[in-house]
Amino acid sequence: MTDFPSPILFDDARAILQRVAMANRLPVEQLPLARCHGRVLAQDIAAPIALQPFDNSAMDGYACRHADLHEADAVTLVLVGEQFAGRALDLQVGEGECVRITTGAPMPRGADTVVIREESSVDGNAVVLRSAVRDGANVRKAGEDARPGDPVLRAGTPLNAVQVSLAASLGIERLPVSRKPTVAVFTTGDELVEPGMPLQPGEIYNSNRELLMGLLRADGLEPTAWPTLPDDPARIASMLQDAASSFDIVITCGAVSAGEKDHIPAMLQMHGAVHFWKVRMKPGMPLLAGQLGRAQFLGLPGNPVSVLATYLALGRVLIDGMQGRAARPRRFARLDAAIEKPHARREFMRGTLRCGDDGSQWIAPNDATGSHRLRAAADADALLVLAEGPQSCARGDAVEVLAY
Ligand SMILES: Nc1nc2c(c(=O)[nH]1)N[C@H]1C(S)=C(S)[C@@H](COP(=O)(O)OP(=O)(O)OC[C@H]3O[C@@H](n4cnc5c(N)ncnc54)[C@H](O)[C@@H]3O)O[C@H]1N2
Ligand code: MOO
Repeated sequence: MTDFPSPILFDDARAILQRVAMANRLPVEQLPLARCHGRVLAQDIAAPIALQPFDNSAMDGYACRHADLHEADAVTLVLVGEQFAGRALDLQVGEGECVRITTGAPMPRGADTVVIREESSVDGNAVVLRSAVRDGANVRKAGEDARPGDPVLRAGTPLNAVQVSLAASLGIERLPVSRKPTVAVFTTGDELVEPGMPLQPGEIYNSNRELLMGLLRADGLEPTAWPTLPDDPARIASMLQDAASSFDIVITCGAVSAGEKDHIPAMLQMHGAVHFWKVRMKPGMPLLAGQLGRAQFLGLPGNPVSVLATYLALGRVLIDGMQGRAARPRRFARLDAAIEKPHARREFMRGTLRCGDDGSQWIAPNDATGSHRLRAAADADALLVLAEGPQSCARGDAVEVLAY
């Protein structure tokens, strides 16, 4: 590695991180459903039973034989029993008979149709059903939603509430999910002061810690913030190696560019391994990736918007990949204004999403391009991606967006 390596292509950086993630997949654990929300499913799941498990009524009413109903006229049937949701009573409906039934109750043998209660009147054991319904009306068939053996959940899915509840409906108690990576977060720089403390000339408040911690938490992780690293190579090396011995991922921000105090690339080269340093992206060009001890290492550039762009565009590739998460669906929006991009790097511009009258997504690009301009990023809600090479984008062109 030279002091000033030439940047690699964004797609190459992504491919390297995907490879590293695949080689460092986190172990799978069998967790009770209550702890599976947000976890990435590690194996395909097949339905162990049918959904619905048995034919049952979709409505409160009367289970009967469709053959006994008349298109035009009301019919009078004999009430022979009651079946509520719960244990099946093994009732039988014969010709001219019906059974009172509630929603979710198993269908009695012989019955194929349910007439809702609102379409009935009852006098003792005589039930008058007024409505002509189709054969099989208001009956939920066994296996309608899933048959035993059907693949119902795919490995790589970050489990949402609906998917976890589907597992519950199938009687599954635990799911195989990837362990979440533990992440140590470092900020670096002698100029940094924590909010609440007075600022001396030349100092700034540490904003990247809250930025990174928030981005990681929004992705379901429980990162640990370490004390800010001073611009001192020995302290940097010892604290980072310390963290690398007990965390899956170590993320720093700052001290990866070309200055005298940018000690992190040399530290990683000396004590670990560098996968790449510098990517053809704007902002975020000095991004560093490698391995330190047992930990995967990401050295994000210090400028706040560079932290945002490198995390959303590449940091997540490593974090998702180590959990075996399937690629996130890409999102696109139409540009609300024309953009001229003269330079060669892939650019991540700030923009604000809105929904057009026809329901299509639009993004208004923000003029602020400086990677120090955090306020412009806070005013926006997404990064929009402009491809490598000079680009002339017209209003209405579709661009990929990374919402935050
Ligand atoms: N000669 C060159 N200079 C620079 C280059 C270059 O290629 N050649 N790259 C520029 C680019 S692009 C970026 S991005 C920055 C990245 O620099 P570092 O990663 O070394 O970061 P620092 O110098 O430590 O900090 C940059 C900037 O960000 C502020 N910062 C840092 N940490 C925080 C924090 N936790 N909270 C808020 N702000 C933070 C820091 O004060 C600096 O202003 O390098 C360019 N220079
Ligand atoms: O890449 Mo730097 O991240 O442009 O500011």
